[in-house]
Amino acid sequence: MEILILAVVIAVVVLGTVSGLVITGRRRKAGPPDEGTATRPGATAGPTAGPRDQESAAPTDTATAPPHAPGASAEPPVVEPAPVAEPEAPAVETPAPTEGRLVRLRARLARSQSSLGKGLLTLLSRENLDEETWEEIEDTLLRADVGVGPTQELVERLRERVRVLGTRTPEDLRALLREELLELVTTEADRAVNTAGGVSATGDELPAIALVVGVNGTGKTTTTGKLARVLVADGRSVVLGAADTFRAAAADQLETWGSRVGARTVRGPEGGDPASVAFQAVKEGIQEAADVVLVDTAGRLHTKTGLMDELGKVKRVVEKQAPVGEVLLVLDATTGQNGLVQARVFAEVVDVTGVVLTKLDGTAKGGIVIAVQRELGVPVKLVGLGEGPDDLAPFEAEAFVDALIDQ
Ligand SMILES: Nc1nc2c(ncn2[C@@H]2O[C@H](COP(=O)(O)OP(=O)(O)OP(=O)(O)O)[C@@H](O)[C@H]2O)c(=O)[nH]1
Repeated sequence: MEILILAVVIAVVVLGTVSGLVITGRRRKAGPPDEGTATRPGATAGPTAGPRDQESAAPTDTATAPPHAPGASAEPPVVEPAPVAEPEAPAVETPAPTEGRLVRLRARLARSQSSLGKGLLTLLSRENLDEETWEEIEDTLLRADVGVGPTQELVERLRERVRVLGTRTPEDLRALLREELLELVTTEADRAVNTAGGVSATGDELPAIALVVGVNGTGKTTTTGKLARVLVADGRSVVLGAADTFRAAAADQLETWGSRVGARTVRGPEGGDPASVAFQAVKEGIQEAADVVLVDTAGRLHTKTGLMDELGKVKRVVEKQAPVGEVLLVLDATTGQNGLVQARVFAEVVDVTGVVLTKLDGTAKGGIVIAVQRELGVPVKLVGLGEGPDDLAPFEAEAFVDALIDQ
């Protein structure tokens, strides 16, 4: 009996052990809960299988998918990259080269000068060059803003040369007029914007400093911005000083121009002291070893004394740190003789070293170039030929005269 009880106990123990093994084995086969997800064929198979949502949405993939080979789950999933927002294109632009801009814009310039070159050639081609015709030639020059003095000189020289010339072919006349206009515009002047920096008392290199002056509305801020582009295109680093604190938008306008070519703008509080902005701009230009600091100034012609005080102070303050190598006077070419009056006032206030004639693309007469140079005794260095960013051209006497007479 005892043996029977012992046998039953052993049998129960053996049965219990065996069933425990079976249950454990079953559990093992079920595996970790996430294993199935990791090896789900649809997750990695199709080339278009996308992120999670496509895993369950493509049961047929399972059928077409390659068998799930050992280690396959280690391969990187072939999925289309999710569309990523394009990084913003850099705002910095590459300005067009400055060489030959005047030639490129010749057609535009020629359109605006329709009365001068063509008119003169027509008159000079007349069979009989009588007194009346010479008067008409004189009037044509005066109407084109050449100014009284230069007009008389030109007429005198033309009369003399035509007399000596004898017969006049259109080619002769054209060549003669070209030579005489060139003489008036002058090919001798140094028209390069001075970008030679100075040297400090301690022997450190200093940036070139250029002040841009002129009456508001002539295109001063625009010109400062365009000039920054020209300088950057020529490989120079530029810091801009928004010292026109009078018009709130002027600093924003300048900053926009500068940011397009990677030139930083130093600005002050609206209505603040222009001289302190100019000072700060030059200081920062020196600190960051910029090649050029361009300072846009306010040009309120409220009173001459006010203007003199303000511009004089800007210049003095700047010169405590670095010499001002260039004072560019911006004149609106369409204002003709009024432009000359402004030019006179500014020339009394600061030593103007170069003139920028803007809006030559408009109704301006080309003669203003001659008149203003004669009036101030300083060369036209740049001309504005439109509102586009690269519509500021280094002035070239020959290209300009050709544009006047090649129509
Ligand atoms: N057609 C033409 N327009 C120009 C030229 N240069 C400037 N302008 C335009 O003239 C207007 C006045 O230019 P601004 O640069 O704001 O004039 P500003 O003298 O600086 O005036 P403030 O900023 O008030 O000092 C703008 O609409 C310019 O786009 C040019 O060469 N041709």
